[in-house]
Amino acid sequence: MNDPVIRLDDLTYTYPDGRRALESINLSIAKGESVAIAGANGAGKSTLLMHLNGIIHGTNGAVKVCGIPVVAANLKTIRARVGVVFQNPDDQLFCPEVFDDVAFGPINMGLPEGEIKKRVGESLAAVGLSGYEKRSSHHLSLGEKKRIALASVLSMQPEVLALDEPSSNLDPAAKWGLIQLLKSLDVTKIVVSHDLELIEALCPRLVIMSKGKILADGETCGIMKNRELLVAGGLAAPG
Ligand SMILES: Nc1ncnc2c1ncn2[C@@H]1O[C@H](COP(=O)(O)OP(=O)(O)OP(=O)(O)O)[C@@H](O)[C@H]1O
Repeated sequence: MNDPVIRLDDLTYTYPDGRRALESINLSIAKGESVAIAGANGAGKSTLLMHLNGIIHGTNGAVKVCGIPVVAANLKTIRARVGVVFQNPDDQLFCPEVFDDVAFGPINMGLPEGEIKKRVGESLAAVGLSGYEKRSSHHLSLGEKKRIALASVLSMQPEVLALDEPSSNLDPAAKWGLIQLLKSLDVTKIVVSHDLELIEALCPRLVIMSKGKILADGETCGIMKNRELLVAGGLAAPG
């Protein structure tokens, strides 16, 4: 295994109201891996993702990206490397026009205007929404918004792409388009999903979380044969 791109050491997180969402998580992800994270509702998956680019910080333990600690002083560097696409695109899109949402990251990175325009065009093309630049982000369908949210992260050309439920609300054609797009990207991928088809098509490694802990971490094809783990991971109905 290469040096980890993502490393969580004994990570514990308790929300301000006292709810413990993560407990002693240890996880290493190597450059180029595509790793799915599954688990029943409330297992802690979104909380884990939010640690990867420092939206929240562990109560205990450490998170490192390419060996760099995810702490306040390093957030600019970390956020240029790790792009997180939230489950709800309304948490990500806040500009009047699509162009501004997709350009926001590159502008923050201080890129020249020509490069910003190029990246916006390429990112919209990658998600199949060329020509949407002047549309209002808030007057799009949910599936379109999800793809714009992905474009707004792709435009930063991150080394690590962390996606929370990327296929929810996509129609079958859009979902397979997304899978093909994600497969074509030469980045490390961490995908929170309950979608068996997406996980099998995209992620050779599967981590199952339960009640803030890692219950299983292994080859997707092996875990897919273990019904007990699939139920625990919210990937199969009990009974
Ligand atoms: N802002 C918050 N304040 C307090 N508790 C929270 C907060 N956000 C989440 N939690 C709690 O933390 C735990 C983990 O939540 P999280 O959203 O990480 O789960 P999840 O695995 O992503 O769930 P889902 O599949 O439903 O999206 C849950 O018990 C949840 O109720």
